[in-house]
Amino acid sequence: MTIGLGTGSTAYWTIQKIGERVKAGLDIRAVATSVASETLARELNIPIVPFPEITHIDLDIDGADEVDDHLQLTKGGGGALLREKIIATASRRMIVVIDAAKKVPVLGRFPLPVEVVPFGWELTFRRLAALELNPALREKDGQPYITDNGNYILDCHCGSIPRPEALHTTLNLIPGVVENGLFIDIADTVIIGQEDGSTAVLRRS
Ligand SMILES: O=C(CO)[C@H](O)[C@H](O)COP(=O)(O)O
Repeated sequence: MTIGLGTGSTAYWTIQKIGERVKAGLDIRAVATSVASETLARELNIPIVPFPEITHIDLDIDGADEVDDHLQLTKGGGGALLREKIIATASRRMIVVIDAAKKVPVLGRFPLPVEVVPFGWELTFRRLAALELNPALREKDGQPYITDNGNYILDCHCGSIPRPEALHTTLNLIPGVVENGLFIDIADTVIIGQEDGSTAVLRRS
């Protein structure tokens, strides 16, 4: 199988486990959704397949920042939303692993990350502000946070998102927006780790 490796502190443990199984003889190849995950995979001797050789991706396993009742997701807290969405939408199946605190009836408690090109980002910022999305430029060490793709992230404190499909379309029609963190109709299965150590599984119907 060809496996998509997610990004973040939850995906970290998935990659560790896959590394253990590769060491024990599991025959898979992988594609990573961030520089950090690719570096980790290489350290664990998980074979990384170059893009020209990929004909299909069987399964993508990733975390999320929020999951709603319809299995729509907010992602990008770790800044990897663009690569994550490229890999997730190219995969036959996506499994999302979260802890119970991330399961919400309606998205919007977690700020929605929007990746934008640095050129004229202030204009893009104003477009988002005009939509009352309350954007904030993500920073690291007092400088704009730079994604693996050389872009900026505007975290939108927009509150409840009752119609994520509509917001997703609105955002991606704005010039300067590269991608947003709403993953619509992409996740097939969500595995929820509960406080008592058990898991609950949600499946797209
Ligand atoms: O979208 C992501 C990175 O861009 C992550 O999947 C999301 O932020 C969850 O991360 P964590 O497992 O560390 O809570």
